[in-house]
Amino acid sequence: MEKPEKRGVIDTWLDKHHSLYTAATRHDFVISILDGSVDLSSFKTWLGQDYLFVREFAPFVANVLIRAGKESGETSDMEVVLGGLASLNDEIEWFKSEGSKWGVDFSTVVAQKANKEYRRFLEGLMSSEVEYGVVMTAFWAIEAVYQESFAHCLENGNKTPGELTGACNRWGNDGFRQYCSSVKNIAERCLENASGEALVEAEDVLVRVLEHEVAFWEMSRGGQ
Ligand SMILES: Cc1ncc(CNC=O)c(N)n1
Repeated sequence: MEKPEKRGVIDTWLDKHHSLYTAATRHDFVISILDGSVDLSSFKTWLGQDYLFVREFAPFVANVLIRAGKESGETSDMEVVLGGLASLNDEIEWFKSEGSKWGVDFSTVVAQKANKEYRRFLEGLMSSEVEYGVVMTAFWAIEAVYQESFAHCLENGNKTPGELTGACNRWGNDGFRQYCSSVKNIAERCLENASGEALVEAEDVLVRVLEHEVAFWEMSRGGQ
């Protein structure tokens, strides 16, 4: 349960887009992990596709780091983002060991449509035209969907298969939850005094992140 914080504009958007947020954070694929019915070929598809995604996400986070360093009045912004970037280094290593554990040869994995479209979206967010507060909102949403999804698989009464708890722990652990909360606070702070136009843009990217995450889970469930 999130600690009760001062409700910001992001919380009002999550209420407004509740069904989409639920579709992203309680997707059938995630529920299938939680109830132990997950189809291993779907899990392997997700593993390979997410490995490719994270390799594209890292440069995006590097861009967020640059923006935080240059544009934020708060020195801690850069440090929060740097923490996230550092964890991606361990994350890529984790994917490689998990890939060999499941016999997934990443060198043969090709990005599927939903992955390519998500990458193109990330590339668009790396343009200097996109306001810092808008970028931080997208960054938070991307991280928060995984945090909410995988933390759910670790809740009491879960039937998550033992060999998948490592994946769930990666994003479901309390440290990642606190990191996501820090990123959310940065985004909310930026949005507090954002222009009307920036607010419209930030809400739009939030919705689009959620749509890309749903499509990403759908792609994974397709199996192969
Ligand atoms: C598709 C997708 N969305 C969010 C994340 C979480 N961020 C970094 O790991 C992820 N790994 N993959």
